[in-house]
Amino acid sequence: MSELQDANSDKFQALRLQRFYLAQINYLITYVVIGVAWAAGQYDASAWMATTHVLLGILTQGVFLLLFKSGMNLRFREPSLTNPQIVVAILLTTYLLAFAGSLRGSLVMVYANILVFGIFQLSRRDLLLQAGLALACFGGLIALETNRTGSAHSLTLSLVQWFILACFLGCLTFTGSYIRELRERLQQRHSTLQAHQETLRGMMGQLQNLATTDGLTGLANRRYFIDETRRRMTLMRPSQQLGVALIDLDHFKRINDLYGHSAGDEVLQGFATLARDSLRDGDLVARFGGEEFVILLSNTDLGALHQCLERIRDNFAKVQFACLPEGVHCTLSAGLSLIRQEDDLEVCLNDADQALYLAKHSGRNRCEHHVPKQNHTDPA
Ligand SMILES: Nc1nc2c(ncn2[C@@H]2O[C@H](COP(=O)(O)OP(=O)(O)OP(=O)(O)O)[C@@H](O)[C@H]2O)c(=O)[nH]1
Repeated sequence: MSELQDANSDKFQALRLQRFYLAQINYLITYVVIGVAWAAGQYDASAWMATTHVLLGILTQGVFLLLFKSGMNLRFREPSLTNPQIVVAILLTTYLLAFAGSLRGSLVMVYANILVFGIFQLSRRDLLLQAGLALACFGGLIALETNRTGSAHSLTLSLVQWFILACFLGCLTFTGSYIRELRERLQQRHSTLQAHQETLRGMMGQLQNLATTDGLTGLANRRYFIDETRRRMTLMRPSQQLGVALIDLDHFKRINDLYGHSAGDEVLQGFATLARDSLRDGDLVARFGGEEFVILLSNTDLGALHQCLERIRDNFAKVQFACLPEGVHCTLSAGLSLIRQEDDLEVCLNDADQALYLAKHSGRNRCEHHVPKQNHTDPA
């Protein structure tokens, strides 16, 4: 069972216990009513009979509590045990009414109170069955009593009470099933909304992906690179440096012109794979546009940056692409620069671009780094 299912099961079990405790308040009130009726001389039996009623209540409710606490209720088709709880409550109420004497008329509505507990849980059929059980119990009580006393007057009164009870229980059953249907419809809507929300979340993710990824190579795009580099600059310590390398494939136009655009695409994808495989987890490679790429190395210095780019340049120059004739290789040029916490990213990228320009003009297939202005000598 998954964690989510476990959590749901715990949640529902807690709700069932909550409902059970709520029902116990009603039982408590009933015990008080029995006590008061007995004290007022309105209970038609001995104190022992009144006590048995309370004991029966405590005993049956103890069994239910045990079932809930041990989790044994989960083995039943209806783990809330609503039906058996209502049946027990109806039987105990009938037992109480049997000795309620002249208080019976006012206590008969306890049946309705019991059925209220089933409104959210029971189907219309079950509610009708429970209402039928209550009416049958009360009817049986009337029959027994009439048989015992033979009083026509009390029979008429009891039948009127039965009729009133039947009207209210019928009404309660239909109102209850209406409320239940409403609740089910709301739950359905809630589930549909949740499904829509999931779809939207997925679409948002896809959009985010589209907005930050280059479609051809699967690398991050320029926008993502700039945002991510800015984010990393805010996180770096003053002593740390980031290394940035602008990479441009050499004479790439010729590849397209001589071997076709799809061959060019394949070379771009090949470079992306090679670059990705050559970098560490914390490094970043992005397609800057066209046949231009950019690499960001975290926590580095010029020596390590140079070494990394030389390795990539060297490996790329050795790749034999399937789309190119045997012996035809591609090369790249790269311009390198370092980024410190206080630097302006635009300026650093411009420095790398100037170094790339230098690499192109020094013969291509090479890596050049930016030289700060005071030491800078124009290669031209
Ligand atoms: N196949 C393919 N070609 C592209 C893509 N994006 C840009 N290009 C091509 O890349 C070529 C870039 O050419 P140039 O900017 O002249 O540069 P180059 O030929 O690489 O020459 P240098 O950079 O000076 O070495 C152009 O022909 C573009 O059409 C792409 O997604 N796929």
